[in-house]
Amino acid sequence: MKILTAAQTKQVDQATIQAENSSSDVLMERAATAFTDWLTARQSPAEAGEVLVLAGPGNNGGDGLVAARLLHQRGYSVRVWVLPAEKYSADFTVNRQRLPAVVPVAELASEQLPTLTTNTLVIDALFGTGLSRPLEGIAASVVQHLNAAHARVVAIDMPSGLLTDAPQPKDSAVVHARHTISFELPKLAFLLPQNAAFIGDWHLLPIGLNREVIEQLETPMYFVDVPTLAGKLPKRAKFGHKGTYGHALLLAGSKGKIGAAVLATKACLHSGVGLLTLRTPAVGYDVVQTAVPEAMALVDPHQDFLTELPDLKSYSAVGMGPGIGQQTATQEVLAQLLREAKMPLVLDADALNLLGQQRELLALLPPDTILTPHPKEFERLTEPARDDYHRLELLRAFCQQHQCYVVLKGAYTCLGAPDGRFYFNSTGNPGMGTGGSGDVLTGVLTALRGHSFLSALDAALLGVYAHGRAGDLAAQHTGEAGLSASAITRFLGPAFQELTTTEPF
Ligand SMILES: NC(=O)C1=CN([C@@H]2O[C@H](COP(=O)(O)OP(=O)(O)OC[C@H]3O[C@@H](n4cnc5c(N)ncnc54)[C@H](OP(=O)(O)O)[C@@H]3O)[C@@H](O)[C@H]2O)[C@H](O)CC1
Ligand SMILES: [K+]
Repeated sequence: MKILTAAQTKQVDQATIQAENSSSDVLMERAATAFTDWLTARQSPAEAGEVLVLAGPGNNGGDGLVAARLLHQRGYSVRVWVLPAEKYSADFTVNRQRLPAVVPVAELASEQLPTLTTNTLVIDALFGTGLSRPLEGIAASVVQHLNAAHARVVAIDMPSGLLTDAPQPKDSAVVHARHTISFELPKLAFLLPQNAAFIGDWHLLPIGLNREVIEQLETPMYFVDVPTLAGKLPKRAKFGHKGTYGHALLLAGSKGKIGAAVLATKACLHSGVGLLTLRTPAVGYDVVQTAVPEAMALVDPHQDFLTELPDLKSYSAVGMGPGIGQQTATQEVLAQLLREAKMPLVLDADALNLLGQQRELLALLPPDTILTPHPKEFERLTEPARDDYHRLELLRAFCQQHQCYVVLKGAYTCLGAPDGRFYFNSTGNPGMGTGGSGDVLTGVLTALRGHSFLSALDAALLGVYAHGRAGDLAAQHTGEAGLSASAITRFLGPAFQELTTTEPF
């Protein structure tokens, strides 16, 4: 699914209206109807109580006015508050006139703000994608009043005061919504941690925007859902054998962190790898042979950490990092791997920290290497980010400079590609923020990079999605608090099965 900017969204709106030979108020009616359907399906008139609609001067306010009319028609008690402005949009004005006279309308003023309790249901239709600067004056006062009351706010399209595609001053007034109801495609602002408190839970409602125009618009940002991945993971070949699916090598573990090696190994085995060898220090040998008998163990001469790179010639992909520690000898193994590897690489955890300590090694990264940092690890490779938008700029520059893929882990894990594109993942849950979850991802990605039939991009997209989906499936059994990395590995099989293409009849 594409992520469009506010300007592009406007373009799609206009093209949709043109293609249908209709008018903008028809599209507004559709958007507000979808919004009202969403709300009335969740709140009866009695549960909602008196609904306050705060309407701004543009088309976001217009959406709010249509919603007010529809709610009134459906038996809800509604009161409208309008933000004073020098000019109102045409569709605001039309829908202001269409509002039945029995619906009370008042103008917002500093000395006249609505009375709110924590139970008041407020529809925030002050500003949407047309916001061009931080709120001030009466608009800022209204938003502060709303936030102070902790009212139940449902925002239309955007929480008012939040910019769609860019950061804003830290102390600017932004509505704290419980739900943000937007249309058709996600917005970049929804996916960034710094906006979580403003957006609440977000939902997309279809309003019949023109598909062809969306197809044609160029964007560097995508939200990865099932249709994005359709057809990328072929069914296993009937006459395939373990060689068809690659021989992966994992370099993982050190004394006290053999568990990380076990988790990555299990995950790799549950992600369709043909053969798997684990290189681990001698201390891990008995553990690995017992915990994961399907994997071959190739022990390092050192008891506690990795000191030697094995011969690489048999392997189709190599993953390094989970639990390896940061010994100098291990750093030398990493450097040697970067110099010698002709096969795809996946680097995680301490392999990234070691790269951060000796940045000249970054110049050795083979093209299409996949790195899987969390934000702190990423900063060790680059520089501290001012905010989430700056972090994305750093991500783009890093991927372009080193011609690599970076899986920046988070609630919406963002895959940065060497061509400057971003792919935000849609699966996963807060329960996955637990020790070992990243080790599992390394195993998954190493397995997929060993498949000769997948590109680096498709391997990364599928792996990140399947890892999150496995976490979601596991959480259905364990709950989020009870989710462990081991449980994620158990659901990788079903997650991949869902993504596997079926043959047409
Ligand atoms: N996405 C869709 O498919 C549909 C979206 N719809 C809704 O339309 C809005 C976008 O409407 P638009 O009129 O473009 O923008 P807004 O309503 O957000 O606001 C524009 C007006 O607000 C003024 N403005 C901007 N920033 C401020 C500010 N900080 N303080 C005060 N006033 C501000 C702006 O004035 P300018 O001086 O900047 O020109 C405008 O007057 C979208 O979000 C959806 O809710 C449609 O319903 C159809 C489908
Ligand atoms: K809004």
